[in-house]
Amino acid sequence: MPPPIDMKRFEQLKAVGDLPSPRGVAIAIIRLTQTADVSMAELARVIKSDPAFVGRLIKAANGLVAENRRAVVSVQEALMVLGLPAVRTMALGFSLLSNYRKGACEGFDYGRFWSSSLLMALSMQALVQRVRVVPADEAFSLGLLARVGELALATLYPADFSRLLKEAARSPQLRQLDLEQTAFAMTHCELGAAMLADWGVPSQLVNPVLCFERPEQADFAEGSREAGLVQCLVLSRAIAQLCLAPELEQARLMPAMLRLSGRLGLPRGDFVSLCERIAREWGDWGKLLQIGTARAPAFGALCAAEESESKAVASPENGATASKEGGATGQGDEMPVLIVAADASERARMRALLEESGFSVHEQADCTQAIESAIDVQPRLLLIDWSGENCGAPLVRALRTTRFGRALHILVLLDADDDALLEEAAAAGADDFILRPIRPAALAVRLKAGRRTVMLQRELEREREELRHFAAELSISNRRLQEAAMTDALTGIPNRRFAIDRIQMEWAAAARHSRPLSVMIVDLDGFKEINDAHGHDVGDIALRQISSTLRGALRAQDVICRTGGDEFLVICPDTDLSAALGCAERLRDAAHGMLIETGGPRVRLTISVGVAMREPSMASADALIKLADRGAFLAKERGRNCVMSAQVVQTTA
Ligand SMILES: Nc1nc2c(ncn2[C@@H]2O[C@H](COP(=O)(O)OP(=O)(O)OP(=O)(O)O)[C@@H](O)[C@H]2O)c(=O)[nH]1
Repeated sequence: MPPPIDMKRFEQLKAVGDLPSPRGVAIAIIRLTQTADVSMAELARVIKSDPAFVGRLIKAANGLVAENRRAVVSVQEALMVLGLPAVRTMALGFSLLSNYRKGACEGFDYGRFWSSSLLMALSMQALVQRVRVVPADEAFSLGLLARVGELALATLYPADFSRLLKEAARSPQLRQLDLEQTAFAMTHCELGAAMLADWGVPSQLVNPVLCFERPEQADFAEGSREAGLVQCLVLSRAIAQLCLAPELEQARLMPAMLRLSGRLGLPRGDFVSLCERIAREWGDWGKLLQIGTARAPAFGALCAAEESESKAVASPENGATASKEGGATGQGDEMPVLIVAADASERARMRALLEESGFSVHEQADCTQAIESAIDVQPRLLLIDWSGENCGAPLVRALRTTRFGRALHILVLLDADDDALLEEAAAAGADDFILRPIRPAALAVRLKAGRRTVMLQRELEREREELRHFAAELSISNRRLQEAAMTDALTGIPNRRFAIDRIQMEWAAAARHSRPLSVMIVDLDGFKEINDAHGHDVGDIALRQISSTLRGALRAQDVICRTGGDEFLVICPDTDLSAALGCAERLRDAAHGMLIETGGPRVRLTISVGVAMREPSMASADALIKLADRGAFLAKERGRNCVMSAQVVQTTA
């Protein structure tokens, strides 16, 4: 993992007061959400003093509520759906957005930055709903702030950062992060991560932000939450880049984006609809936040074009070309080679020798221009004169930082056996050398060795690609298996296993934040009679329909699981006993009023519900469930079709 920023330096930057920071109401919201005993009413009162934030918060909450549910319309409801950590980072993100729409850094496109950050926020929210590495609400804010370090560099060093961005745009082979390291002795990733940590964002979220723009340096354990977050951030960035790219450029970006989504185990069709939804929401949010957006890319068409392209590459008609290029040493192999030498007659001699060996030859006299030719040609072999004035070391070093340059076989041409020059070439990244005057036989041997290395490397690449593909497929089937293991096959709602995991999670969160937690046991009344009277199949249909009715009658944050034959557990986070009793009554009413269509007889069902709320004295989640069970027993005893609790509702005077 890249090292974090030097904290002494960060404190100095903070002390100067130029780092982007939240203002106004956002500060009050952030402070309040950090207080352990903040009441929702107090927080809602502060939030309401900023109408713009109210709108954004409600919109964010509705993004998390399933489409078939009632929309969130009040601040209180939004707070319940989002939870305090998400509200805090959202206040932060939106406050920065309002106050840093413009700035002094001329080369930094503030509008594009926020548009891209918004895309990352929406992509992160959508992706984690599939991959479930963190709650979707936290992911939104993380996406919004993932590149805040760039805004900070633009604010701290407007002139220098502007120059740096221009240089990076002129020479794409020079990575912006390297330029930042040279110019400021830190990168925007390091600075952004330090800012997030300073704002109280937990390290499990900050560390992925530190790494995602150099994912190859991330060393999180395979399958860990951080590793998953890095992948989601990388893909979100790719989605943002594609949405903001000119139309002609989009097709070029599509294959890489599809590969990334494959690695996350997202089937192509799903991923395309996910991107379409993100682009739609981007437009809506753009209007709300007054951020410029572009026309949504035609994701479906881009994906189809990519598919037909990859089929064409793999088709047998093209196999001949592929195997020709893939042949070990055969004459006529069109492997591209780039010659870089100042002397025209020498270049011509080398060209003749190389063409004789069947290479496709490109040449360049000047080292500084050779980098552009190399990017165009993407040679497999480079033959470079190491003796002229314009030494090859910077070129070779720059090439080695690129993906294709790392696989390049580099052969240097020297005047004489000069150890110092040889060492310099090797240190820069050369693979082999040949002395002047060039002897055709010696060059042929060198080329043969070079070609062999290139071929082996290609085979390795192919194998690696196959492995990656295999790993992606495996992760898809693992995810499906995992989902299947947690889902009740008859009703499609979460099963007992899921319920056990989830209640433990909610129990821990409620204990940590001293927040209320209630559960309900829902038991169907006289279900055996339905089975006995109409048969098991009718019983199954009734079970499916009642599950769906109960699920539809719950709030977005409540979870219903089938824990037994005709028994369900409902988990209600952030809910006290009196609210849970109200909720249970709503369920009872929904079941009672329902006429179940079975294709044969119409059936009516009622439910008995037991409700319990967590108390600090309870030892574990089991005790809570037992108490709800006791309530269900009391409801049955009382004659069924009613709601009971073994606890007493505390009323405040
Ligand atoms: N059709 C169907 N029936 C099931 C399934 N799982 C359990 N059952 C039946 O559900 C019934 C539950 O019966 P009981 O526990 O006596 O409950 P009840 O008839 O609802 O009676 P009370 O709870 O006392 O009101 C049994 O007949 C089970 O065979 C299932 O997946 N499908």
